[in-house]
Amino acid sequence: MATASHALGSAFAGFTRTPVAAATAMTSHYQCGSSALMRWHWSQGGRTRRFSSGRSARISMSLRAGIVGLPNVGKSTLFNAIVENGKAQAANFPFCTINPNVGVVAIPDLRLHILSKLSKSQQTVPTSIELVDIAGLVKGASKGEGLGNQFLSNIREVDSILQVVRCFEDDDIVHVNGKVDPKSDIDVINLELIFSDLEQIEKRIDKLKKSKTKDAQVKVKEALMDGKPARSVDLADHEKEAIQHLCLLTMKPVIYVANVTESDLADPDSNPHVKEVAKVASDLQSGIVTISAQVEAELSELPLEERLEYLKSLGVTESGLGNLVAYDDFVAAGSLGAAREKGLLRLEGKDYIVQEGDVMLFRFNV
Ligand SMILES: Nc1ncnc2c1ncn2[C@@H]1O[C@H](COP(=O)(O)OP(=O)(O)OP(=O)(O)O)[C@@H](O)[C@H]1O
Ligand SMILES: [Mg+2]
Repeated sequence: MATASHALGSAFAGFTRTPVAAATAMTSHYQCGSSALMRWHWSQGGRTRRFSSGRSARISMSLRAGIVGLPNVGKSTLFNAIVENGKAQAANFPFCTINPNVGVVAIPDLRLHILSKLSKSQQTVPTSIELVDIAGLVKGASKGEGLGNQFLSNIREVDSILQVVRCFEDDDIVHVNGKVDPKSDIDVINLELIFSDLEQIEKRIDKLKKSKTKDAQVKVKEALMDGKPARSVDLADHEKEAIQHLCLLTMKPVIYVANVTESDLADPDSNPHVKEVAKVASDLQSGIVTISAQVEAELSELPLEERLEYLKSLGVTESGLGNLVAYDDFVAAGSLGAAREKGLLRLEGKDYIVQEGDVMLFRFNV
């Protein structure tokens, strides 16, 4: 569980609201540096505003992670294991899931709990992740095979991808390609995402025919033609911006979920399928989490903290103006006032890149 929590990371560990007109937000590490992943909505009186407050304000911050993979590999089982009261239909036949299942998961963080105590917060809101269990994908999906394009548009809407890879042998559970072969399964998925992106980028290049500003598109197209994901291309900030609106599937960060059998849990590395997934993940600079979705689903009666510890979100934030102090300094100082006295507070502008463990104080009018 701890492995997964590290791999998934989090944009915001959450935040606490103090009795005065201020909120303290704490960040955790994030991996995706390009897309705007954070959404802060405070709904009040039917209106949704960014950074507003009020006694009855309802606060939500969530990233979207899509559970992706071949049919019948354990995606819905994993979804049910993670999402409280998850009721996705999980059964032994391909294309069991057609419409995506969506669930929200809170991410507890001990550090946020400590901050809340130090700040004597009225309200503490851990960050959350929105999980989307997406229909299975087969070879040719980008050309409409299986559930095809419908499935791909579901992936386009998520911020990051959890790719479930079957690593368990079980003759009773149908494998759409007849045998358990993680490398081939991963290749099928990745190729379909690449084909879909290639179509997008070619359309864009056609539109930009006369313009000189298509360097980024051409660079990405070359990588895709080479079978590499868009995220592997080294792009300058302005180039990233030029293709951001395309929401390329292979630009999204991926974590591979090696789904093993119960008996492999004690020593998953002895499973050769897991080794294969680990090799691919390392070649593609992606994370890997080894779990048994089946066991996790059965364990989902555990207390919330234990169940959800292994899940955290990915992302970046567009922070506004804030007073910043590193988490360790804040905790060592004992309070925000003490941290200020010790000269640990700084004022940062909107260009500041938020660091792991930063504690931010936002002020606003009420
Ligand atoms: N680790 C595991 N060990 C053994 N069986 C498993 C494991 N994980 C999932 N299963 C079984 O595999 C079958 C398929 O699971 P599930 O319905 O979650 O797959 P899926 O990927 O969501 O499929 P679809 O794409 O058709 O929606 C179920 O019978 C489930 O119990
Ligand atoms: Mg399913």
